[in-house]
Amino acid sequence: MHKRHWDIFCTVVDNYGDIGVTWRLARQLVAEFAQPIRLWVDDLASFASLCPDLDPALATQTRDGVSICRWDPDFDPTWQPGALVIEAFACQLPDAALRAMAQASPRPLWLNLEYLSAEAWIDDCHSLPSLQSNGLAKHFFFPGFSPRSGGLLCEGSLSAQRQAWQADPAQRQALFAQLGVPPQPAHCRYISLFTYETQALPGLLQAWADGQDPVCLLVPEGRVLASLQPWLGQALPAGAQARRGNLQLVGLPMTDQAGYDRLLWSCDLNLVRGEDSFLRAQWAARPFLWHIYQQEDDIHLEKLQAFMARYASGLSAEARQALLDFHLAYDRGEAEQMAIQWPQWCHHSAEYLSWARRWPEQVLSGGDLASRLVQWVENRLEYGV
Ligand SMILES: Cc1cn([C@H]2C[C@H](O)[C@@H](COP(=O)(O)OP(=O)(O)O[C@H]3O[C@@H](C)[C@H](O)[C@@H](O)[C@H]3O)O2)c(=O)[nH]c1=O
Repeated sequence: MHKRHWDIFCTVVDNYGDIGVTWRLARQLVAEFAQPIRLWVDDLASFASLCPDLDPALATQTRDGVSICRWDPDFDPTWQPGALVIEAFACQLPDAALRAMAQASPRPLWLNLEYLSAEAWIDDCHSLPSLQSNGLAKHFFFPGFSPRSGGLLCEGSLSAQRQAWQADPAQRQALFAQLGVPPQPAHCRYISLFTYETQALPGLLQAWADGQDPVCLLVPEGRVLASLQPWLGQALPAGAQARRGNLQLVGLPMTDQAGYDRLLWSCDLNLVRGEDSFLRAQWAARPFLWHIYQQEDDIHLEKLQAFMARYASGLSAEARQALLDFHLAYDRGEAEQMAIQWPQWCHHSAEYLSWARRWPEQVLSGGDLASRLVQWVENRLEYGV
């Protein structure tokens, strides 16, 4: 049967998370559910950072089976909705779209895709409808870690791809060679760094430089360089290298999302941020540190603690406390704490790795986000529930 298309609307706010999540979701819906998708994006230039073969000058183009449409201020007045309209992260739909949705027959389902949170309250809000001024109900879809939430974005074949990569050390060696990483001692710890600016970073860099064991830090282009450069005393653009004590630093270009996954799979520790890199670090089955997106009144620290309460539940009490302290120090920007927290992290690193390998299977057992979303839509279209 011919499927009616879905529209996903995304405005790029100030980072890559909004487009990163919607682009990933769109591709998965096409690849695994044969769902025709139109992805509307207001900033194709930012999108091109994650999708290098995108042409920002084109009003419409198809990539990986997704129909990508430039969302211009004068939105297409002839647009007609399909079965579902997704507004990502509370972006404001064009008035013309709101009118067309109200006049369409049958009317489309409409949902707002919320930001990911590990907090318990989202379970009671997930999927709730709210009547809007155009007469349609908008539902709120909450991604999350619990069985009652909207689940977590993860492609069906990802775990097998990641396992095959990690089972073959030659893949990692080839990647590092391709990235221009100079040869390191066998016991070197490889760490990727893709966080926001933070005053904690110089303390951590110093701990790595002064540490007994070698560290190789791989830094994709991004905001964190503003915190790294003053300590380093030089810029670290893509392709550049520097050495301080036992710390080797390498600047990397941004790649597409698959390339970033391969970097995460290849490192012993990944420092990540936001929403999407945070999840990809979990699917890498390697230890990670989450630099959460900062919010007013330290709300982000509550969200961090809610996640840590879930994630660290499989760790010993000592390792759990050390991991929480490491996160809180980094997320609060406490540079002097890093000299204390880093040796603690190293002390528990084997336990962190062992738990990181078990976590994805456990947290995905109730189905991933795209599967839950498709089921949610089918239930409403078939039974109206
Ligand atoms: C380093 C790198 C990242 N990426 C991708 C991975 C992710 O999809 C994307 C980064 O997104 P995030 O990790 O979510 O971090 P972010 O900081 O870019 O996005 C954030 O934006 C804020 C506005 C939101 O409120 C946050 O919740 C969050 O989504 O960049 C690549 O594709 N290639 C790369 O080389």
